[in-house]
Amino acid sequence: MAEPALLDEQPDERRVLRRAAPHLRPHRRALAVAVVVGLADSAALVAVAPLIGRATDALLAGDRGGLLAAAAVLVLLAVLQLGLARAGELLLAKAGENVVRSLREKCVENLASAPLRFLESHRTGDLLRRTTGEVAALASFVRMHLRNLVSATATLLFTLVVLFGYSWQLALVQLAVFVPLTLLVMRWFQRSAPRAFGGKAAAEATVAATFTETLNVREALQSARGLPGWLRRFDRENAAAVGAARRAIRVENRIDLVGLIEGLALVVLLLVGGWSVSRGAMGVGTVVVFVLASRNLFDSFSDISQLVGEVQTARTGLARLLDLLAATDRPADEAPRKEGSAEGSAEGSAAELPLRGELACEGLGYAYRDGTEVLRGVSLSFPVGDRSGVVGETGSGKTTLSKLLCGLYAPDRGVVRFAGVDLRDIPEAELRRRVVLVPQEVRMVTGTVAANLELVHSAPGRAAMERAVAELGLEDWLRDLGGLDAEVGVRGSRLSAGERQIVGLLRAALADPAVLVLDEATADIDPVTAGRLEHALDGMRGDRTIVVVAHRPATIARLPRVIALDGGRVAGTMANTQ
Ligand SMILES: Nc1ncnc2c1ncn2[C@@H]1O[C@H](COP(=O)(O)OP(=O)(O)OP(=O)(O)O)[C@@H](O)[C@H]1O
Repeated sequence: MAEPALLDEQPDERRVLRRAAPHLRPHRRALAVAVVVGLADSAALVAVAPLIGRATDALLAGDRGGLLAAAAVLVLLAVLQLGLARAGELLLAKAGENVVRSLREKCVENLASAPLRFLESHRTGDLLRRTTGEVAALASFVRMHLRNLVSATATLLFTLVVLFGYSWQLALVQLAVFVPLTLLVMRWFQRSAPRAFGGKAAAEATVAATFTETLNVREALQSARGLPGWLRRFDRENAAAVGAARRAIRVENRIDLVGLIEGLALVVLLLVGGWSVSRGAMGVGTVVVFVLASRNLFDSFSDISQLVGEVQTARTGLARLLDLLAATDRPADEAPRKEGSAEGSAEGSAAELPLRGELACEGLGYAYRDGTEVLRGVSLSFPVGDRSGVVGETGSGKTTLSKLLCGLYAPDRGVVRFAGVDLRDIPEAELRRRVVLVPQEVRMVTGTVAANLELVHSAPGRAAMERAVAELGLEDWLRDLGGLDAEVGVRGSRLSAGERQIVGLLRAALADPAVLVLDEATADIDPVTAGRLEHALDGMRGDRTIVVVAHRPATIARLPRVIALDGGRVAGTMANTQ
């Protein structure tokens, strides 16, 4: 099966930062500056404890000069730290926001050019959630927590250096109480975190997907009274999402135990420190430094542990985003679109591809994910200027064939060629200038007719649009509609299925392809619109090859050649003599 890779509901979160590295590279300088400022801020904060220790010793020794000097440096340090903290926060937020912004742009870019089969294989809501929800979670992490994480980690490390510098014995005693117990708690958290947080994100994506589909099938739900059943499904999924969120909170709460361990470590410090001072083995200043620095140590540890949940959410979001980017990443647009085998390799090359040429397929075989072949050994050729219809019972493979002929799906077996070149060897942009599909259901954006015609690769101006309307004899239709600036409603809801196909035909005329494949709308089209569509097709230039997946007898009767499909095979080709 030439099926695209599917997204993972709970993608692997290991080495997620390393995998994100290519996306961070363009921002590495800004990130590095922000981190360096953050480190300086933490160093200034950590230096406060030794200074107060020194001031305490000076006070006890009656050294006025030493006390004043320490106080002056403390004031300077406080001002410096304030400035550094503010600058670090701004710089890191800016650099982080830029990373998130470029990730968001890449997602949209990748999804817009993702293979059709990839998009068809995923629920819209899931894709939406990854590109909006996960990106928003990342952005809020960057805005609110990234700076805390950096400064808490740096404070923790610098404090350890200070503690060991003053008394490695006391530092070891303290760490012996604090570290093993804290690590045990962290391990307990980590053991369940990826599953709990990944499960939460996946459950939320399912709710988002079902919600999107609720809007898509609104008519069916309202008119066919399917709403109660659908709502029950929604309730089930909603309950599962709430359950998953509760599990994630329970796992996150495990981190609170660190607070207890901190208290215990402080008690041990005071007992051992007091005992050392009473024996004269340690100055009071050193105990003061230890008590203050320990506060830094615990505070930063508690900050980090509070952030563990946020880090985990961001990590899950990043993994899901990278999964999407990896699945939709394609080589540069200019590179050949080769997917799968090079069977039937091209005799020509894309570089010298003519604008007009024969479209032909040979021995086409295709199966969807369930593995049942829906096309078997289909060989057909459509010479320049040919006008053919493809007919067959529902499910005989007509739509699938039309997508293969346009290179939207890659065949499992056989080959489709344009002017002798395998479609898989033709760069996407080049292929779209030559072969275009007008699907059964033409997708539209909310806005005007012109906004919908602008979606064409060549970004046509109004004059080109008006020429295309005239070429297809659609002036009356457009005038009745209200002209190029007529609003088409939300995603084209004000137009009938047939009228949306007219817009599809206009887009095709503007793209000016050599081959146009029209998958005729099966929805009931009123005779006037049907007539307009047929007239518009007739208006297409004579050297353009037109293949129509035909459902209406009137269309079939107008086409000189009709190809019949049956069970995924070509059952016969008939010439129309009328
Ligand atoms: N996305 C898909 N995933 C799995 N199976 C599919 C998919 N699309 C189509 N099929 C199956 O492939 C077969 C051929 O479908 P296709 O839409 O090509 O037929 P068709 O002749 O165009 O039908 P119709 O006239 O109803 O449009 C059918 O059995 C259909 O169920």
